[in-house]
Parts: sequence; structure tokens; C-alpha cells
Amino acid sequence: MMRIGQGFDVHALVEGRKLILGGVEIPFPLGLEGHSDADVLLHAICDALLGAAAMGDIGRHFPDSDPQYRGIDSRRLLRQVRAVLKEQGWRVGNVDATVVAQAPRLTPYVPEMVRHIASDLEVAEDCVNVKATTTEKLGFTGRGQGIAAQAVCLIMRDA
Ligand SMILES: Nc1ccn([C@@H]2O[C@H](COP(=O)(O)O)[C@@H](O)[C@H]2O)c(=O)n1
Ligand SMILES: C[C@@]1(CO)OP(=O)(O)OP(=O)(O)OC[C@H]1O
Repeated sequence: MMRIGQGFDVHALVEGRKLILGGVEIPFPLGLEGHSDADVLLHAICDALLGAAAMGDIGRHFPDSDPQYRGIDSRRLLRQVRAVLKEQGWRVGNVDATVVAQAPRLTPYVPEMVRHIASDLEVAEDCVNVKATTTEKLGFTGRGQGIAAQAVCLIMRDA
């Protein structure tokens, strides 16, 4: 059996926070606000995977009212999502994601993001694709107020 999932997330860009995307710390004067490390890309991927398995969303599994997730590295959340899917017999087929950011330029960091995601999901790197786009200075992402990410995935199991 094969299932499809999609995820979408947004975090605000603020001063005094690190910018972490796909588990990569990116030099930039602003970072993403959130309860965790606010890795919007990994959050969208978590939601796509949970959605494919009909297991709810990231907020259900890792509530932002729980202090154990304060400042957490979202790669730990992604690995945890992989583990709960694995318990139900699911393995990941592929993931495709888009980060919507006016700045900074993300292409140089994409290979490292892909390495992290593939490693955390226990798939080959050619099963993971990360893209970046601006919104041509339009909307909240275009004004640099935040960064959005969306992801789709396939998951598989024998029955
Ligand atoms: N934050 C970003 C946004 C885009 N890119 C790369 O630039 C290409 C063109 O972007 P458009 O928004 O003009 O379509 C895009 O395909 C990415 O390769 C980027 O590196 N970082
Ligand atoms: C990840 C969690 C938990 O630390 O916090 P945030 O970093 O605020 O991220 P969000 O995308 O709002 O998702 C769910 C939260 O429960």
C-alpha cells in the first residue's frame, strides 16, 4: 500500500534567533521564532509524513505546551516521526519540499539539508528533494516577515 501526504508550515523571522532550515544553521541577521528551533522545513516534512499515515500533525505529537520540546532540534522530531511511522510498518518512499523565502539565498545549503533529511528518514539521498523560491517580494514572505515551507511525501507498507 502506498499513501501520499502534504505538510505546510510558517514561522516569523525575528531578531535574536538562529536561522535553521533542514537542520542547517544559515548565517543571516534574523532567525525563525518558535517553541522549538523553528525549522519550518522539517516541520512541513513531519506534517506530510504524519498526514500520509493519518496520524494527525506535529502539534499533536509534540505540543508547544510541553517544556521538553522547548528549543529542541527539529531533526529529533523528524526522527521521532520516522519512528512512529515505522512502528506502524511504514517506510518513506520520497519527499519533495519547497522553502518559500525572499532571503537568504538557500541553494548553497540544499545539499546539506538533503543529507540530513535522508539520514533522519533512513532513505537514499535521491529520495529527497528540497527547492527554494522567493515570492518576488510579494506577501509576508516577500516582505521578509517570515519563511514558509511545504512538503509532499509518499510512504509505503506491505498491506
Ligand atoms: N531563498 C531562495 C529563493 C530562491 N532561490 C533560488 O533562486 C531560484 C529562483 O527563485 P525565484 O523565486 O525567482 O523563482 C530558485 O529556483 C532557487 O534555485 C534560493 O536559492 N533561495
Ligand atoms: C514543534 C513545536 C513544539 O516545540 O513548536 P514550534 O517550534 O512552535 O513549531 P510549530 O510549527 O508551531 O509546531 C508544533 C509545535 O508543537
